[in-house]
Amino acid sequence: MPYRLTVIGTGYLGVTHAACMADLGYDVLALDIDAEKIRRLRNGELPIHEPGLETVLRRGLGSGRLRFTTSYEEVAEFGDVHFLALGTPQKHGEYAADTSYLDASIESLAPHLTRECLIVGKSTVPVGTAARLADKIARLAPIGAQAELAWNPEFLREGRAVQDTFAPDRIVIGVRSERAEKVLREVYEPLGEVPMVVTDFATSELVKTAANSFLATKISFINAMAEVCEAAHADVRQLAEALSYDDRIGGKFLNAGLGFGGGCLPKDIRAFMARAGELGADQALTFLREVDAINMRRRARMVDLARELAGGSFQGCTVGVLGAAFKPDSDDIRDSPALDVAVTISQQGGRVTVYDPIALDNARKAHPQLAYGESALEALRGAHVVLLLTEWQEFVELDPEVAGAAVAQRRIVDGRNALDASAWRTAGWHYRALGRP
Ligand SMILES: NC(=O)c1ccc[n+]([C@@H]2O[C@H](COP(=O)([O-])OP(=O)(O)OC[C@H]3O[C@@H](n4cnc5c(N)ncnc54)[C@H](O)[C@@H]3O)[C@@H](O)[C@H]2O)c1
Ligand SMILES: O=c1ccn([C@@H]2O[C@H](COP(=O)(O)OP(=O)(O)O[C@H]3O[C@H](CO)[C@@H](O)[C@H](O)[C@H]3O)[C@@H](O)[C@H]2O)c(=O)[nH]1
Repeated sequence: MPYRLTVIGTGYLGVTHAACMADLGYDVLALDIDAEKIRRLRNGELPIHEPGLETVLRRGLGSGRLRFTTSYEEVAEFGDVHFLALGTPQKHGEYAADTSYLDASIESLAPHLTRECLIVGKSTVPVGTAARLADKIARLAPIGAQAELAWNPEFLREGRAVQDTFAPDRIVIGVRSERAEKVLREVYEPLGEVPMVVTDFATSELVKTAANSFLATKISFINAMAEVCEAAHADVRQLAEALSYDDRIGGKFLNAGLGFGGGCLPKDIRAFMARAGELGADQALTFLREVDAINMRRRARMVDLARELAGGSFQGCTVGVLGAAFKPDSDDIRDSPALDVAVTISQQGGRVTVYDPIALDNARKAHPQLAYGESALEALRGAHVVLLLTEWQEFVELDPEVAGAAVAQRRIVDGRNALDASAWRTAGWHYRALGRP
């Protein structure tokens, strides 16, 4: 392989990228400042849940192509191409993204660079960040290092991160030189035929926030329809199905329910609005305020429906919550709609017991005040109301009779429109869902 790669930041994105690149045949050195994370990764232990990734990680470690470190000196010395996979979370109390982790990584890396290399940002950033970081690299890298920056936003989805890395829909690269384009084309060559858009820094940064804004808008569109369906006694699931047959609309991202959460869509649309404001283009994105508001209203509506089924108050009511992760097949609880609802109900006096097949440990750490069950049936035991908030397959396959034997009252709100309503009603459950009669 022509290049030695490094990946800086081994969170959800970085560890996936590092392990998959090693699987493609590259020698990869991945770095994190979290020494405990690096210790676990060296032992072949994945600190996150991501289907198929642990196998790829272990294959990389076994082949000797994948290594982990906490040393920036080692990374600077080793790599021809350095990928940046640092977090860009929402700033506390603001809409804007916190890009300081990227700055810190450049400050740690650049002074140690000694030879020609390409630094490739993969994080999701406010437009203008790449240009700013390129200046920073020019200031901090020793003369002769010939360190250049490129931007290469990542589009993988959690729960499908490995497939998305090996078979992306497209690759977008923002570059300032033919050399940078050539290097990145070669790096991604083992992926085979993938559409590649080669552009400038600003456009590459904007593609990413535009894509997430579009996805968020699509979800909020169908959830706005769900609100109208509720008022008109119509069925949003059938409405979405009918829309989906139109090729121009398509059926993906039209699942109405509790709305979007996670470490990406909510913070990315807010950061996009904040950045547009700084650029004097805030009017262009005022619709995203509505997208955000519709999304957050779904959580409030879920709590209202649960209270209605509880008889008007949560006092003395036991609520069984199925799901803690922001989506199935992930342990990620960042801005999880499920936990948001569980916490609100608990604050309003409900006795809440949560179960999730994978995200339980993360949920426990973040919300020790809630009770947790070790199985779905344990979370349902004695419940007056059951809430399905993350559509894990295990919950979709729950037998309504078996679940019915565990609860105090057969009442359920399907927050993800994932259950077979007629099967649950036949089993004597009072079944309600968001956006359906
Ligand atoms: N999670 C996803 O599915 C996904 C997909 C596409 C894009 N993104 C974007 O990728 C970026 C990373 O997201 P994530 O979910 O992987 O975040 P994360 O919080 O899971 O990972 C960030 C990692 O960086 C490490 N770190 C912090 N400061 C560091 C430093 N100075 N040097 C080295 N490591 C440091 C942290 O310890 C952590 O392991 C974000 O911009 C996000 O928006 C994420
Ligand atoms: O029809 C749908 C589809 C999704 N969701 C919810 O939307 C959220 C986000 O889901 P998804 O987009 O599948 O997960 P992420 O892993 O957050 O991926 C998004 O964010 C990543 C980080 O930027 C991008 O790389 C991906 O392309 C983009 O899909 C979750 O809470 C889902 O439950 C719905 O409510 N209805």
